[in-house]
Amino acid sequence: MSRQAVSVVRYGSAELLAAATADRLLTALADAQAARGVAHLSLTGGTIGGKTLAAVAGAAGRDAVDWRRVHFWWSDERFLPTGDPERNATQAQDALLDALDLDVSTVHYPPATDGPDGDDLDAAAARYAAELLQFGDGAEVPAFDVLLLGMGPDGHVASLFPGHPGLARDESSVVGIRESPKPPPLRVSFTFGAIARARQVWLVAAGAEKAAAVARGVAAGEVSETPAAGVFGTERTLWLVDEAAAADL
Ligand SMILES: O=C(O)[C@H](O)[C@@H](O)[C@H](O)[C@H](O)COP(=O)(O)O
Repeated sequence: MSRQAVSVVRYGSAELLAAATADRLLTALADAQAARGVAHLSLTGGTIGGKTLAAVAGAAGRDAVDWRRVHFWWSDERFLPTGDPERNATQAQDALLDALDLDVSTVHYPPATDGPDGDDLDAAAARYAAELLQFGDGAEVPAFDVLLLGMGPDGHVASLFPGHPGLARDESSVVGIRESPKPPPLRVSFTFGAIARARQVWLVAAGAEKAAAVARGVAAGEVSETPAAGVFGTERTLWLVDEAAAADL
């Protein structure tokens, strides 16, 4: 994790933020495919993350990306049965993935409670880590071209919550989270180490309730208090925010 400079880009509303992030994402994925053939994209849950995916689905430039050569990952997932409407993967499918021509082998769904490990959260987290390792080109996880992160009002990203024991679990790329303060209580999450492999990390936040955490995150405050302050890409770290979320900057 390096304390490099971050950039902040502001938009007039949450809708503009989602539309602009969608366009930015299409460009980044097309550029990655031009440079390296395939692109690795890590998705996020959350409101603005979902709006961004819906904006991608409706974007004019959608076909600039060869979706069969995009590897989809999730930086966190709620540990629930496949297809549960609360799962981030289900929400991504409804907002975007169902509308795309995809190669299912490149959609790396996070573990679900009806998977091979059943409700064994730690085994499920280890299984996702093993899948990431397969695509890591010698590292634990791929160098994600874009890793999207929503942020909670408390400054959490993925399922890394302030003051939570999961924060310190950096021995693997994926950690099982128990007693999440945001429901549901069981989750799997990338660790800071996994996130730090991304070329570009984009933190996307909208709404006045996020303003204080945005300010602490941009100022690279204490990570145990504001986990968003501890995520950086190797090439770029961008905060994409609406005016309400930027109010305390
Ligand atoms: O599973 C989840 O809930 C998340 O992945 C979480 O990290 C989310 O992105 C933030 O809580 C922001 O969510 P909102 O945009 O809905 O506030």
